[in-house]
Amino acid sequence: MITTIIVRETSRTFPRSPPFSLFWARPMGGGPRTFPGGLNKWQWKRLHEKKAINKEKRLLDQEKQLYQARLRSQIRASVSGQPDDPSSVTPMSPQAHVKALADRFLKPGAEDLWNEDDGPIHSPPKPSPSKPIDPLIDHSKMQQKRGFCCLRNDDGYDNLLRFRGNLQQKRGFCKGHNLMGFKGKMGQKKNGCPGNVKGKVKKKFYNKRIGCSSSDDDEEDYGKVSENARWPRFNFVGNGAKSEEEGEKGGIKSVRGFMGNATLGKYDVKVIKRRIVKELEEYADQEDEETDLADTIQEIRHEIYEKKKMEESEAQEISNEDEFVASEKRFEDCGVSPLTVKALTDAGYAMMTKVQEDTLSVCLEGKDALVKSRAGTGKTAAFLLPAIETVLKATVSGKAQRVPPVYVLILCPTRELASQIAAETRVLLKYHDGLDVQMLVGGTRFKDDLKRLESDPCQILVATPGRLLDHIESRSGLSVRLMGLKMLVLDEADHLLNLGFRKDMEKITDCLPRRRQSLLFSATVPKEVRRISQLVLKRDHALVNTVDAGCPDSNSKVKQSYVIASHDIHFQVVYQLLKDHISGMTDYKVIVFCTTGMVTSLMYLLLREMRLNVREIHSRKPQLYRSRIVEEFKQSKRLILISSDVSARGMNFPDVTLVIQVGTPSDRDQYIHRLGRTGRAGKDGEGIMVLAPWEVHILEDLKDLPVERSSAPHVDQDAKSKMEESMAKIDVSVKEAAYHAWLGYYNSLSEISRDKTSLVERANQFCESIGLDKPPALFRKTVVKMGLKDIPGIRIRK
Ligand SMILES: Nc1ncnc2c1ncn2[C@@H]1O[C@H](COP(=O)(O)OP(=O)(O)OP(=O)(O)O)[C@@H](O)[C@H]1O
Repeated sequence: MITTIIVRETSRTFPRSPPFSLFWARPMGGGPRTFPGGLNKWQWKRLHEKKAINKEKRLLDQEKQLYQARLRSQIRASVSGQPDDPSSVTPMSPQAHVKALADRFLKPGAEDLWNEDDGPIHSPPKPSPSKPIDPLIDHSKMQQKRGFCCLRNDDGYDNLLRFRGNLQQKRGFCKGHNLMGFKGKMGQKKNGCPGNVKGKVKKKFYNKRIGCSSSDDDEEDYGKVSENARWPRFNFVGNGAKSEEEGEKGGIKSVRGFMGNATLGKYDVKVIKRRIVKELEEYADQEDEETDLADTIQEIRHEIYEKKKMEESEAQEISNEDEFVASEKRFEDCGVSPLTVKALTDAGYAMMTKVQEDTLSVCLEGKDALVKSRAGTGKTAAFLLPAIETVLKATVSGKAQRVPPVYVLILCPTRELASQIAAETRVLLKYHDGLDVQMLVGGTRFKDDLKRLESDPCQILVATPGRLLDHIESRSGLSVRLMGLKMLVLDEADHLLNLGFRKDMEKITDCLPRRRQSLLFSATVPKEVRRISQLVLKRDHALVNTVDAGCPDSNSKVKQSYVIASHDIHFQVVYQLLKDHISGMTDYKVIVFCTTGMVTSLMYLLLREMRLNVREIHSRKPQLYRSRIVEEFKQSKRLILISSDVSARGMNFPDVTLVIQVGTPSDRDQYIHRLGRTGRAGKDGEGIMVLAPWEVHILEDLKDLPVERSSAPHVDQDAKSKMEESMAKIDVSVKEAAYHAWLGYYNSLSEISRDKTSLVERANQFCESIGLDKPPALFRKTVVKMGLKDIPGIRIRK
């Protein structure tokens, strides 16, 4: 071992010591410095720490034993009727006994352990000579009545807690209170306890113990502590005028006086709180059978349960309402420009919704944010307001540029949603001269986009990823304009970051400047999306979630149910559900979601044949038609929209009264978004899901949502035969296309496509139900792609 000798000058501090001293110093990274017993520094330290802990423990034990001994002596003295005076007691008074114990444990200086609150330093008053104490007190009886005065538990503390409970009752804290008011309902309002107390036997019993007011006819006084009752130290009976007497009579001493505050320490009433019902039950077992205490307990339990349930549902309702127009804040108080506020007022927005309030402050600070809020709670305005503020700021500070930059880019998954967002932006820009919004979506001519962008340069651009990427890749002027981008918004962010859009999103974000603010909005944010949100968001982004933990992601004002019916009668069930809804609702507005575009088309044709007022919307329809239907459905009442998932997300159709989902949704989030088309802006709504028995696996994913089972509606024979006739009128090509689409959809659901044979069997049943003689043949390529090559029942095109 290499060591170093250090020569240190010591003479300045210790004049009498030699001028120099030698130290063996540990070299850097060298061997151990040893302590007695060959211990190193850490071992030595740990050893001493351990010793200190043990010492502390020992002291505590001694204190505890001392305390128990003291209690025992006190009881012994009180039970035998001996005064607590050391001189007059044989063989030893409690006090003397305790002191002797203390001396034994802790001599010298045992007095130091005495806490003024704990011990009988002074002699307690002698019992009244007029009422001598009965020496024949049955200890076992005392112990039975624990909860009130038994002191026999192992550690002595348990009982103290109950007394503490009594004490607290007096003070109005009322935690352990219920034990006192035995045979009663909880809720002594005066003390802030739940319930009320009934039962005279127990009341009396209680009064004896804690010095209650004993006015028998005053129900409210049950469990109430007498104003006279005080808590003298080591006073066997309270000073309450009545309690002393009655306490003696009942053979049980009031034990209030035994406990001082300090002795209770952290062992507070909380423990009692948990035991209330159990204690009562124990007591019920022991007590006479005449009393119906057990029934009362059940009553109490039920009452508590009901009350809790009611409180929970009220709280949830409030939180849902809150989410829509809860905010006390007005837009003008939150940094929104006066011109925007004016436009908001015109649009009928007076107060902010919760998500708007929570988001605005974060966004105006310039932070990135991931925002989750239930469907229909005002997320669109929540991102448009900061977007407009960003544009205003950029236009004021920016220099005049030859090519005006796009300051805000809003991406969303569907054309209809893009159009809706652009429309709402225009509403908010109403009074902002010179600011404009443009839209880039598929289904329109590319050249028309270019012309519009050139003639009408905008600061805000709303786009679907596919068409935006076309523009970026075509090297149109848009790429240059996007270099000035200040804010990127993803509406329905979880969908955009999902596999279907991921590649496009990556390419788009690569072309955007890194120094920008990014905002992600959705009603659902699954974990995996949260992870890949890093693709867009900065590390230090804010997370705004207006859905309280443990609350469902769906709106509580929407009644949710499902019916299970054999797959071949789904069309009939839907027809009957619609009929029932229409008959009970004058201004009905219904959306029926189907699994695919072609099944949507088939459903539409069938219901139209059945003379219902229906419209259809799905991706196979031309864009102009889709836009027209959206506008019509927004404006109308008494209309049914048969839709694929193109209108499942974000679409704001006002006052939808019912949403029917036919067949299993692709996942839980899709269910929530479809359901979110009703019950928007704080309104009521209803959602029904129609499932085949083999589709119920989806219910497992929805188990945290309040979805209840209801019975399938009865379809009468007349309606059945009418539907068969109507089905027969529909073109075979539509049915065949529906079959292909149906098979493709269910084959994409892993839960169902696991068993390919069953899948094909079900598809063939579907064929029958739509009136096809035999399943249409599929291209070999399709069959291979679907993994159905060797599955019986599949027909392959020659
Ligand atoms: N502050 C407000 N005051 C009154 N109405 C509002 C307010 N904010 C939004 N709304 C209205 O609430 C409705 C729902 O708003 P919005 O479409 O923005 O909801 P969303 O949260 O984006 O829904 P989704 O999750 O389906 O996309 C709209 O009719 C909108 O006009």
